[in-house]
Amino acid sequence: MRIEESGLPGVLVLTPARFGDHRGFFSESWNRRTLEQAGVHLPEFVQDNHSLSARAGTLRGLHYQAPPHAQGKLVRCGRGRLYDVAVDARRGSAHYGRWVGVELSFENGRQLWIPPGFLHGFVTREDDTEIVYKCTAHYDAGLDGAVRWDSLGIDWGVEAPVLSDKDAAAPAFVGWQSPFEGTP
Ligand SMILES: Cc1cn([C@H]2C[C@H](O)[C@@H](COP(=O)(O)OP(=O)(O)O[C@H]3O[C@@H](C)C(=O)[C@@H](O)[C@H]3O)O2)c(=O)[nH]c1=O
Repeated sequence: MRIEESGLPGVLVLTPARFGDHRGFFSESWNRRTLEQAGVHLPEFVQDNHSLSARAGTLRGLHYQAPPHAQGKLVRCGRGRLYDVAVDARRGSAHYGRWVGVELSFENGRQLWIPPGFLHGFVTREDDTEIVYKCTAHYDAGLDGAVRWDSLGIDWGVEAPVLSDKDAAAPAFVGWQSPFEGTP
């Protein structure tokens, strides 16, 4: 397991070992004990999500779930290639409004840990890209929210992404009232 800083405090890049042989590879995609032995203590996960985006250039985000059911997410790519982005949205954080982006692919096996209090979004870089992620809180439709994808100066690498109606109508980051309190 390789553990790297992402450039944005709190957000980590984890790369589990892969054991390759003539059949392909084997990998422990999640192992709490391995991470804890390396000094990384993540909250309990209660829900796993999986989505498929049919077209390259599909953008989902920037999403959050408000307290008291804010979600931390451990994200990986099951098939294809995507650019995954986390934004620090904790009011009072020294890094409020700062973002980091990491390419996650089936090929590189990287995972991104995004703590509660961050916005999350991604754009797919290949057709038929699948994302798989573990969440630290159950989905609550009443606490679900979005911030406009193009309001933070993020270089997504696409000009006119495929968006949901909800994401196309999301408010801009400036003027948006973050529901997240300061740095834990
Ligand atoms: C997120 C979610 C959605 N749904 C339902 C609601 C809706 O009918 C349908 C599609 O939901 P959405 O359009 O919100 O799906 P999507 O745009 O893929 O939303 C996801 O985007 C990424 C970036 C995240 O970080 C996730 O937390 C989540 O917000 O699935 C659930 O039943 N459970 C869930 O946990």
